[in-house]
Amino acid sequence: MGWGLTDPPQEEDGLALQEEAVPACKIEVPERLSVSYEALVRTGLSDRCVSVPPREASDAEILLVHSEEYLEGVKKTPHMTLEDLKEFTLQYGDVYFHPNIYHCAKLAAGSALQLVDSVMTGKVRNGMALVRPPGHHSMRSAASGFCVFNNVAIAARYAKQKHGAERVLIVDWDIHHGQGVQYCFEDDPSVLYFSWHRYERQKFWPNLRESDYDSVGKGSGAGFNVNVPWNEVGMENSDYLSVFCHVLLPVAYEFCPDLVLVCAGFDSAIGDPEGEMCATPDIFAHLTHLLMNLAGGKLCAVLEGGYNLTSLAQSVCQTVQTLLGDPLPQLANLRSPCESALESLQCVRSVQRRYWSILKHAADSATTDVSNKRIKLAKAEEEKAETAEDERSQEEKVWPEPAERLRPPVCSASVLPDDAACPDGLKRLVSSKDLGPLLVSRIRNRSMEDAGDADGVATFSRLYTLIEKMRTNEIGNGVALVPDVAAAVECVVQDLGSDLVSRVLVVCVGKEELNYATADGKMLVVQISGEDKEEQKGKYYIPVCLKKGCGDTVGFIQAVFGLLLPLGYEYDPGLVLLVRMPGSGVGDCMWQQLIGLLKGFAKGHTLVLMQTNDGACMGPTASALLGHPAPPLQELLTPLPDDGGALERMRERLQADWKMLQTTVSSGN
Ligand SMILES: CC(O)(O)CCCCCNCCCN
Ligand SMILES: [Zn+2]
Repeated sequence: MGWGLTDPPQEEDGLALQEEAVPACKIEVPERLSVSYEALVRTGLSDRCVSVPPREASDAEILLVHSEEYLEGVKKTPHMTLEDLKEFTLQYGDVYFHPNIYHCAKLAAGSALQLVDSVMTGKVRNGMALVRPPGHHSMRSAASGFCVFNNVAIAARYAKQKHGAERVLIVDWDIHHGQGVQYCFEDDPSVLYFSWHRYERQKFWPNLRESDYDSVGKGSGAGFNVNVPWNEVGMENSDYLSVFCHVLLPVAYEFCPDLVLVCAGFDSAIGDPEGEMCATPDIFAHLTHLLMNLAGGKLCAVLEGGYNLTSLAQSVCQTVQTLLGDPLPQLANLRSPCESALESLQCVRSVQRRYWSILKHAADSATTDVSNKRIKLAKAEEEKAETAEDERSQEEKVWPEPAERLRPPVCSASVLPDDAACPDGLKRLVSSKDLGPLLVSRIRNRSMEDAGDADGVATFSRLYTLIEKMRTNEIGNGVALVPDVAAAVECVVQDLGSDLVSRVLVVCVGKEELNYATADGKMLVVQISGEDKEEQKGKYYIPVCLKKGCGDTVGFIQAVFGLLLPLGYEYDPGLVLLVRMPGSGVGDCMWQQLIGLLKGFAKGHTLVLMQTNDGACMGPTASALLGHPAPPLQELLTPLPDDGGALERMRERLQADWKMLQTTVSSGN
């Protein structure tokens, strides 16, 4: 984790700054870095990081993005008189030049490059650069919005030129549109730029028409620019997660980047005076996590904005803690995405679907009358908002301190037949909690023939112990090899799981009759297989059929992001049971990606059940459970048209019950 603390201006700089002479920025202040870094120190997170030394970017590196004349101009600022400095500053928008900012801006850009070097050479897996001034607004020949050099744009070009990265994904979760990044790569198909931003139908800074969702890139870059405008303030965790699941992640997986750069601005968090959003700091734990299985885990987060010192420090800690692999916080009571977010979601998906096969079946854009009605509504809102505005600015936002995220003493455990080898890193569970006669008799009564004998019961008692130890967070996750996986599932969810956890998310890969009642909501079963199950067994049993079978990577990814993850976030389980049916046909890479992504639920408490004769994939399973990044999926092939359509139709049918599945404005209102 690289950080470039830049010193505040001192008297001895030879230029006593009379406050009244030079306007100073009130929100982009040095304390942003010091409170963030102090929080990392206080929480012990900085000790767990490798510290990457900052450095100044060279001229050549700055010229990867900026013009000579711009760089020459900025170079002169340290020696300018106050008058010249003011004049130089006034030619740009919302930026403050200080004699020391050229030095700071070179440190910010150079630190980002140091982080890219460390990640691309494998010295570290991922990291975060705590830098200022920020970068994503600065353009080839202009400073803008507190930004002088475009740190992340330079980092992307540098990663390609020096480290041979072919495709770079830039995710900009700052609440402002990084127009500088968009302009830099809008005709470049090797850099995919995704940005959400407060827009309010162009009423919010930088008030650009090209920040809207229909700016998709130009020429060969068409489709490689994805803008998600927020037309209202107050967006929450569910709005952010919906956009990740239904827009960014499917596209990012199809793009298959070699490196992920994050314009990590935290003014999109609650409490920020610029963003005025309501997403809580722990959302960044999940946004980071959802990106960490891309590019083999190579992720560089570079600080952009974030002006509420409390939510900034908390959000930085949430991000770094996820980069370190700690369990994720449970995101409780997610609501439905709001109407405005759904309208943006629908518009983005409808323009992007012609460029991304994974979005091919996205619904059409909001029909004109719907969007016209919404604009009328928005105008009405505006009148109301004027008054609300001053009320809102008075009310101080409050939010709970993010919950502790404790790393369990044992990361991963295994329950194996005695003759099976235990993969490195996994702790074999041998001690088995005495199940007591009642449970033993219930297990013996299972339809399974071999549960009756000793080792059948022994296996289940170890399973019980494993679930118990996950519940108490002594163990993070685990894998069990059992003789009959279908019976084991039944036993776990009926006998063992039910009294240990309140809600169990059962993810079943492969065909098998899973016949148990799921009506009461204590269990949500999502089964992904090649079997076409026409009947729908109610809200809590969701069979997803992939016509080409589970080996169809695109179909599988669509099912994971379009259905499984949104459902999982809404259901908020206490335990995830991932079942690999024999002969499922799912590929090892996809399997590892699935395990990695499912860690977002239940504080990472995932129990994998596999059939003893399926032990071949024990290696990839163990690797994913231990937190090693999943290898990138091969280039995603274009899906057979019917799969996507079927999934979209299923989503539409289910969204009445499951709000997080929505991607369109409800035509009703
Ligand atoms: C890195 C960053 O995106 O957070 C910078 C935001 C700059 C905001 C400028 N506000 C201008 C208000 C004009 N009336
Ligand atoms: Zn910002």
